[in-house]
Amino acid sequence: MTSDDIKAQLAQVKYPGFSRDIVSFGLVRSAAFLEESGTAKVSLALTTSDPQMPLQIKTAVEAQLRGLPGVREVIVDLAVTSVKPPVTGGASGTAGVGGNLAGGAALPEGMAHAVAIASGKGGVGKSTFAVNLACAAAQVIAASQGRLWGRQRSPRVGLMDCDIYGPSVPLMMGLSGRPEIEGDGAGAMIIPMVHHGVKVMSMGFLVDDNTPVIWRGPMIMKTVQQFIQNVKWGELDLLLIDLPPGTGDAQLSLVQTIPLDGAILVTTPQAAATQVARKGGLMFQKVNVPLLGVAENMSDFVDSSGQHHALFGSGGGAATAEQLGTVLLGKVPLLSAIREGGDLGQPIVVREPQSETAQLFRDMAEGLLKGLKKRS
Ligand SMILES: Nc1ncnc2c1ncn2[C@@H]1O[C@H](COP(=O)(O)OP(=O)(O)OP(=O)(O)O)[C@@H](O)[C@H]1O
Repeated sequence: MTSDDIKAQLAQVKYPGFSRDIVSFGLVRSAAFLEESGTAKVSLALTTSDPQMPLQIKTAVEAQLRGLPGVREVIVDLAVTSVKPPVTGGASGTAGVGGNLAGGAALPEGMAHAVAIASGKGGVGKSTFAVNLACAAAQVIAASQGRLWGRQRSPRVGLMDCDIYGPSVPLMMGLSGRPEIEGDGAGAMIIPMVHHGVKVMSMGFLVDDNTPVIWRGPMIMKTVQQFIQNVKWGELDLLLIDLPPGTGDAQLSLVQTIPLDGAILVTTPQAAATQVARKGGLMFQKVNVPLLGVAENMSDFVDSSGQHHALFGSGGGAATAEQLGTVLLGKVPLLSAIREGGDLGQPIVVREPQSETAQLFRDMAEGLLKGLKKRS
């Protein structure tokens, strides 16, 4: 029996209510086997709102390790951070199973709501969607204040790009360079960059393309915590968070770190994307983050004569929403103007504010802002 054997055994212990184990959930801080005394020593850290959860996990760990050859004693040290359950409700505020992992800390003062933009598959246009929704929300808020679109004195919408592997938000928002830092030492705050009426923070401002990907993985939790706590967001009506694509550990960890009001899933209509999107939806439901809706991207290709072509099939977004018990927020067409806008740092919502697509994004943003306000 070795410390590695103990760790391998812990990987057999499922998080209650989940098919995933406590090691891949990131609960295990250390695991050791002291040969002389036959002691298996395990240190766990857990964030939960369910008072039953710590005991359930401790019991499961003890049961797994006790009786193993050479193990005479099992010591489980469990650090528990209790959190209040998030406000559920919305389109599909399911109760979830196995206790709430979401919401490791409160939102910073002045930040009203945080919503994640997620996708199961990569390349479905999640960042494009997040960027346009953020700009649209800024326009809606500016209009409600009687100002011209994007001409807010102080932006009330933030966009946080957590896609550490391929941060594309800076390019799409027309931003480059490094953000300024205010203060120094532990109290130093990063000043988000501002463009198109949106405050933006991205890993892309901090790492260059040469940073090895292997270094980025472990940075993700820490970075995200810092992006919430050490960035001077100021007063915000809405922070949109562009998650990395997928439904793996990184996404799950992020979802636990941020007290989200909800999540929006972006998918293309084809089956390959919707199947993975559904997995993502279930992940959010399991950790009690309400799904606020599904957005279908690249729905129809509209040719120069105005004809619609369903290049990626049709109906996938609506079917995904129905299966997850949530709503279809909208169908964004496949348009070269959307891609061009992204490449030029001028999202279509900003570049062609009178277009149907810009209006669609404003409608979605308005619905989101109203829905969040109602629930708070
Ligand atoms: N509706 C659309 N019409 C035309 N092009 C689009 C549309 N949506 C996204 N694109 C283009 O598709 C490409 C991928 O989009 P994007 O980077 O937003 O995807 P993503 O899901 O965020 O990808 P990642 O896997 O990096 O997270 C980009 O070149 C973008 O400009």
